[in-house]
Amino acid sequence: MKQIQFITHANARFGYVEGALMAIEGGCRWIQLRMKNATDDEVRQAAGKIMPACKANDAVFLLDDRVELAMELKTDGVHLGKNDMPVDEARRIMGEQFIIGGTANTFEDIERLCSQGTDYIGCGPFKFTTTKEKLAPVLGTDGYRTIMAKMKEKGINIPVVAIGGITFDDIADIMQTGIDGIALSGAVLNAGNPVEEMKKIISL
Ligand SMILES: Cc1ncc(COP(=O)(O)OP(=O)(O)O)c(N)n1
Ligand SMILES: Cc1ncsc1CCOP(=O)(O)O
Ligand SMILES: [Mg+2]
Repeated sequence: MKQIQFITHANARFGYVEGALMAIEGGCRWIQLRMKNATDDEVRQAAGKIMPACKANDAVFLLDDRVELAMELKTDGVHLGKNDMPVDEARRIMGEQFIIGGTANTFEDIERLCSQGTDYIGCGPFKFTTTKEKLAPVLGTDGYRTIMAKMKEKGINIPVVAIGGITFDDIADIMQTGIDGIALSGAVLNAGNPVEEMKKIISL
């Protein structure tokens, strides 16, 4: 089954909490709270509004970057990139009960993250996006096809979600590469009706 992870972002129309609540209303059951320049207190406040909605709807709730805060808030897990706490260190601190996702831009990243005990990989960027600064080179569908083939060759079996500039129209082609799921933000938040857009994406 296709997994859709919604990544929070604030734009001129919607705040982080509103976006997450709309994603849940649209049927998304995997939410990542990503508030890059926020204080821990601002994250606590947003999480305090999003987590009950996740619980009420059986949605998984992850926090971006902040391991200690994720433990304090009792989120379901964290997502960690190359500039964050290494996944093996986070695993030692958090234990097995937390979900730990890791960012990969290459097959070599995936090999490393697997050996460190990550639960899933966010792999990208698929294409250019303004949601994140300092992007790695874009992968496109060819990049994912190559990475998935190498994983098969090396017997690496871990869920991989594509991320970065993904819109509704890209999803079918990306799923054809063998990718397990999609993480997105702007496609939903910039849609005329974000709830309906998420419903459309979920029902693909
Ligand atoms: C699902 C998913 N994949 C990748 C990322 C990017 O994480 P990172 O490289 O740490 O960059 P920031 O999101 O922290 O700017 C992600 N957050 N989620
Ligand atoms: C967090 C992150 N990591 C790589 S691209 C990206 C942003 C995803 O958001 P969007 O779907 O709006 O490009
Ligand atoms: Mg990060």
